Amino acid sequence: MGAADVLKKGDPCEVEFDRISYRYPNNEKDTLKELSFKIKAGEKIGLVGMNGAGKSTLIKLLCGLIRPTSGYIRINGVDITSMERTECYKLFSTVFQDLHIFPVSIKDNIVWDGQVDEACFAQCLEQADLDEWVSSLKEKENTKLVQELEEGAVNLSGGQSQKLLLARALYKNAPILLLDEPTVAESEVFKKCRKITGSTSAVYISHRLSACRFSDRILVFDDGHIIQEGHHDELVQQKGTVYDQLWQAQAQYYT
Ligand SMILES: Nc1ncnc2c1ncn2[C@@H]1O[C@H](COP(=O)(O)OP(=O)(O)OP(=O)(O)O)[C@@H](O)[C@H]1O
Repeated sequence: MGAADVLKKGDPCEVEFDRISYRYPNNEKDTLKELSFKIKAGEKIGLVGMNGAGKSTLIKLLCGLIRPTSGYIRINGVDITSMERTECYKLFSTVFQDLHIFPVSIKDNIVWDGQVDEACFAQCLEQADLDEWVSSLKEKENTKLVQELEEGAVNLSGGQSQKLLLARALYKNAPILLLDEPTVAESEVFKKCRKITGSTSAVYISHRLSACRFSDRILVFDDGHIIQEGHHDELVQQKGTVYDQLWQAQAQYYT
């Protein structure tokens, strides 16, 4: 079964977690416990919660990097374990915490295979807010990256690296976008994503609630369970809850 089989059933993608549990090898307890929820096609979901609650594990399961211990993950009704991993990856654009910047040109870092669609490439640079910086470079998009490995290359700041990964994800234009804790200019990146992803389904992980408040729905995680869900405006009304506590703790940064 391939990505095309999933997509022909209807693009964009709907995701279903059906009683998913996951235990890391050699761990004594499950990291995710009987987790069930759905993401509607085109819906933007924010995942928040304390450290170690299981958010990154959920994202890794969703894109097929790890397989559930029990339960089913379905995309447009298709169980993802019936798909080849490489096929599964075609369904996702990802911006993950562990940055992957390669010692090749800016363009080659963003465009991975096939002919370059120049118009699309220019648009992605602009959407990721990299266009002005790239224009200012002598070699423009042909500038090599990673100074330590390439003579004459440039190094990116943390924020620029994040934006480059965003541009790569946008260029790939897969039906599901996953962002795991973009650290820099975070809420800006999130806001942009919300505008530009259109019919793309998206899952964002963030420790900063200011970023997630633009999601259609927020899932609050605690110890492998979803303990609250709703839009930011509803969740902040629920006084004394985990979301409220996280919000209060961070509110000083937003006012
Ligand atoms: N490779 C691994 N092997 C064993 N245990 C792991 C592994 N990765 C994560 N865990 C454990 O699974 C639990 C959930 O981790 P996970 O990274 O999914 O949480 P998180 O909510 O994303 O945390 P954070 O907000 O700190 O990034 C933690 O207790 C962690 O120690």
